[in-house]
Amino acid sequence: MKIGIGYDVHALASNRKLIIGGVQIPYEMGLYGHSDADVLVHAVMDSLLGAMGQGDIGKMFPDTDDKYKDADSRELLRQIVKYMKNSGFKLCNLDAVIIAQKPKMSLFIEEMRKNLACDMETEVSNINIKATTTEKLGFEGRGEGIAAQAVCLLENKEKH
Ligand SMILES: Nc1ccn([C@@H]2O[C@H](COP(=O)(O)O)[C@@H](O)[C@H]2O)c(=O)n1
Ligand SMILES: C[C@@]1(CO)OP(=O)(O)OP(=O)(O)OC[C@H]1O
Repeated sequence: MKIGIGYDVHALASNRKLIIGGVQIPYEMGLYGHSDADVLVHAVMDSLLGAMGQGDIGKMFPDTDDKYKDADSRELLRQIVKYMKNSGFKLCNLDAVIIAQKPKMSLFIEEMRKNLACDMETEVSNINIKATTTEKLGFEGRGEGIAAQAVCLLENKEKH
């Protein structure tokens, strides 16, 4: 078994879409980044790479590469899942938290779980996603950005 942790932050900006867990959330601002800035999917990818001892997404998908400009983060996740399967790893479960003062995430959590389960080729019951405010404290609380954390457990199919 291998455990991995992922953490990511993106700034909120005008004239950007707010895409979290592959869901486009109606809001007056969106997340700024080189890709679609899907902070949750980025944290999930980093947790998978961490569990496999493969560094992080910046190493695998550099933000200096035009290939990833406005990239769909779910497509990047599917590439990591393909690598994971080819390396003999299978996801046991994933737990994640979105840290955002606004907007309310609860209406969109089930769709996010389905998106991640589909991309990670696992059951929805293996994916848990939570959301919390920071009670108006810090950069998330001031509405300057949104953060996400993820922890995953991988099973190595060859070694039990
Ligand atoms: N952006 C958010 C933040 C929180 N929630 C939900 O509200 C609950 C209470 O949040 P607290 O920060 O006050 O603990 C939380 O458990 C989430 O269910 C949300 O949907 N979107
Ligand atoms: C995903 C990548 C690549 O487009 O760009 P960003 O959207 O800026 O995201 P970040 O979380 O900074 O991480 C890695 C990047 O290489």
